[in-house]
Amino acid sequence: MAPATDRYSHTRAILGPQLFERVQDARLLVVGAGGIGCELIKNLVMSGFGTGERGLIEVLDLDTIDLSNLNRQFLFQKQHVKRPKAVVAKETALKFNPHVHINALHRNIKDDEYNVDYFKSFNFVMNALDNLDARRHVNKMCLAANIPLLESGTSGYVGQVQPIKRETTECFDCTGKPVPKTFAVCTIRSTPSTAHHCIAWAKSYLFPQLFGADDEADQQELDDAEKNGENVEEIQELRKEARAIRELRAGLNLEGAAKRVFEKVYVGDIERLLKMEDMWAHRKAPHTLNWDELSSAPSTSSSAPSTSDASNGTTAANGKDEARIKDQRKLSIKDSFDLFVDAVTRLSARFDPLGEPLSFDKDDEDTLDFVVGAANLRAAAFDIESQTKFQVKEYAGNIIPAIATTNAIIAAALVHQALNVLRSDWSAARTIWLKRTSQRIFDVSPLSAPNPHCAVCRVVYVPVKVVEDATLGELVRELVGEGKAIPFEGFVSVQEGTRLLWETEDFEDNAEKTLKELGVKEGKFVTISDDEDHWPVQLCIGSYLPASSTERIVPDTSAIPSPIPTRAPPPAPEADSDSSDVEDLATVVEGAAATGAEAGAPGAKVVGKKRSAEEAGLEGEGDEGKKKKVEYLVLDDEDGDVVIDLT
Ligand SMILES: Nc1ncnc2c1ncn2[C@@H]1O[C@H](COP(=O)(O)OP(=O)(O)OP(=O)(O)O)[C@@H](O)[C@H]1O
Ligand SMILES: [Zn+2]
Repeated sequence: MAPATDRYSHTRAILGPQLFERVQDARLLVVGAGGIGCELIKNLVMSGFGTGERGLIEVLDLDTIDLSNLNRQFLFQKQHVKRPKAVVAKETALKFNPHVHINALHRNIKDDEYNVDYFKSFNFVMNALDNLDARRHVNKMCLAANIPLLESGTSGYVGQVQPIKRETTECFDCTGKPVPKTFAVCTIRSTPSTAHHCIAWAKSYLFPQLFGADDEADQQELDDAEKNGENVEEIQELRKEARAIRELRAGLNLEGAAKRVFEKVYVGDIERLLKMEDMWAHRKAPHTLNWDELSSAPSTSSSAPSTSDASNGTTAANGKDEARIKDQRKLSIKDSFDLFVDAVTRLSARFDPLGEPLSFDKDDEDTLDFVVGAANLRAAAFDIESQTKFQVKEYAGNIIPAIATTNAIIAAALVHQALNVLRSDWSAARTIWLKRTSQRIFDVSPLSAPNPHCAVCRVVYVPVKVVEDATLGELVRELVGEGKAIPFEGFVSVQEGTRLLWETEDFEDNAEKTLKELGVKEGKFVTISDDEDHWPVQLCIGSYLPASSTERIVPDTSAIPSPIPTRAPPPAPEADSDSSDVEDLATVVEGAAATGAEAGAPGAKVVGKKRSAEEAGLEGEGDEGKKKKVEYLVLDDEDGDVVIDLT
């Protein structure tokens, strides 16, 4: 019998010494230390992962601990509130097993420094995330670095684990993700008829316009809306409205900002809407609100802004309870007005037009109060019933109750699949489903092959190291052309995201500019396409070569297949009729996305960005070849927020 001091004797006996050695020496990255992440980290350290000489568990999370996390994120306790999740997860994990090599990063996985070389330094990655955007990013990085990913998600009682490996299995984006909610642009911005429309407007339109990323894509959104047949006259008006909002935004830090915002959105914009008589022929017209009347009306007790709780001398616990009860009180228009004015003042003080934009977070009182106040005032202008703060929080935060047991089961399944990954046994690896509806609660299915039309995993990813002053011209000359690493002949275009950087003969102006000057820094992807049928090549810029390097551009040529594959013919229409499993995956992923990491974290959100439906995960096939026209606008791409259907 193994000595009592050997805490791993059982695990070693079950796994066998060889596999257990791999467990101990595994270098793995856990992204997210929330509900699933905490369970997962506990399982990993208790099973001996990262305890070998070469082993490492790196835990990365952008958030700090919130009181509301404590009911299910058992690595955290009350005294940890406000501390970084990753750091506390590490501290607690070390108490469970002091022999584990564990590193904590309080960072966003989307930061550029987590480039392809960073990902390559791990044997595999485990996702314990709660939003589509970050999941997609990690999926792409793992494909680029060619390392396995274990993807997971839970939503209420359902959950799933999906092992992903480039060329071997479906990737996260091989199947479509469902449309969470769709509203037409005009419904949100001109003709709301429900409280949800008003909340969507306050959260996904007014808030980002005033305090979020200053989004130049707004113009484009409206162009697209016009092209898609929405009311032309109204779109013109919305353009003017957006311009005026930009002016307001510039003066947010000046005296009287709340009044100016109020006068614009609840007086000027409503008056403008009223002039469009056709619009109100068959619907109830809105009415303007009056600043003087509302500001001079006597305040009611429940209207006191939430910040006053902190200073009124109650204990923290009592304050919280009171706040919770208060959150469920019906708000009068005066209450909403006071909340709005106070929230604009608080947010304006935090807002720096040149600094980091603010983003909505249901747990950030200032942003929540703004949405509650602004949405209810809009509701009042359109004679729609107001909502309590609790209701707004639930809707705007897309809250689906998170269940600790579901997280625990999924975290266990993740570790189980990690063993298959360590064995490199992809035939044994399985997608695991925790369901409520099927006959079996636990469903297990073999992994599917990659979708031949998936624009995310079918493109060719090539890690490249460059010196810091490499130019775009050098990159193209060095890598592209007959007999070169990327043997595209004739016409070639080079893009970074949607930005065109180069086109053979037509646009070579950037040739002498350094990649750095062009914003193509480490962590970025450069897409090289030709005018034939080849899948594009995505160059993944890794860590810079040292200045002393004799080589200036070093591609990982082993990542380039020869010949470069061409796109498969478009799928037959009936190929879309999918299996129920695909539907379930999508549902779980969406639900999981909806549980909302809407953390006010830097860079966590892309607010007001126009994205293709495909990018937003709204369609079944990631078929780049089809280049479909944009039919949806995502006003807030995280957590299944508001997607505006332009069709
Ligand atoms: N881009 C990202 N980089 C790093 N961590 C991320 C990123 N996006 C989300 N996360 C983290 O993923 C974790 C997901 O955990 P979970 O689903 O339990 O969410 P939560 O924010 O803890 O809970 P809730 O949203 O219910 O309050 C969160 O801790 C969140 O901070
Ligand atoms: Zn794919």
